[in-house]
Amino acid sequence: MLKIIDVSKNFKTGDGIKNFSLEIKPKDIIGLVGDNGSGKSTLLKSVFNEYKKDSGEVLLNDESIYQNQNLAKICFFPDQSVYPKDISISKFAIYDAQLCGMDSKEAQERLEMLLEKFDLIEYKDKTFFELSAGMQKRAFLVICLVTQPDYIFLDEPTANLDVSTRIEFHKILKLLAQEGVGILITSHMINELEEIINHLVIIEKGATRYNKPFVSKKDSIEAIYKKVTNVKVEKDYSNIYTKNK
Ligand SMILES: Nc1ncnc2c1ncn2[C@@H]1O[C@H](COP(=O)(O)OP(=O)(O)OP(=O)(O)O)[C@@H](O)[C@H]1O
Repeated sequence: MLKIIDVSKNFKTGDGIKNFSLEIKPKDIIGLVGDNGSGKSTLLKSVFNEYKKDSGEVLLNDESIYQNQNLAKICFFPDQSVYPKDISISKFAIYDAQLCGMDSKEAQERLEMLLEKFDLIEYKDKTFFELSAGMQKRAFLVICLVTQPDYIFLDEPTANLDVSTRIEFHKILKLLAQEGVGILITSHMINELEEIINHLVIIEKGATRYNKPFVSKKDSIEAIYKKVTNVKVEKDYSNIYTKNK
């Protein structure tokens, strides 16, 4: 099990994430929902030590994730803006696999298999820069899967994707969860999240407002969201285009 315990990150502005705790088990698909600026990316970056935490710890099977190559068992699928620009997707995948301590031959074999499956074999020597947004996301998923991680954290993986690629992506996440992978996903696509998650976390201004199991086809993210946050979902836009007569 992966445990995020009491993680806080405070920026000088007062923004950040406050005392965040969450347990992720194998086969979980946890949806992390919050408005723009609520702290979703800050949380993920704090977990992966991109941001220095002010407090808290992250444990994998009761051991710090920063010890004993534990981080190799967790894949961070970041926001597109930080994808590497100057290296081919294949080289990056092998480099990542080596950092995770994987045997090069095995990594190469898994990479070839995954590139075939994800229709990317002819793009294997291209950089992320040369791929479309959808291909970039698929390529990052390939890179993640080469090392067969136990947990995957995805920051808005389906943003900018067309409908069919989004459906495909969710199908893959479900399949990975069935295989035992624990998944945490941030997304603004609440209708799509509802189809795949078994647990919902809602944050607002860095504070956790909701952290409970979620039952697809029964619970509604929108209804829960309106109930637990102070966000005014129904604003009055009635006068935004009234011409003077
Ligand atoms: N490096 C930073 N320095 C200072 N403030 C930051 C930094 N990174 C994020 N913030 C602030 O922390 C808050 C949370 O930002 P964050 O990017 O985590 O939000 P988010 O929930 O991921 O938003 P979005 O849905 O728009 O991606 C925001 O107010 C943001 O301005």
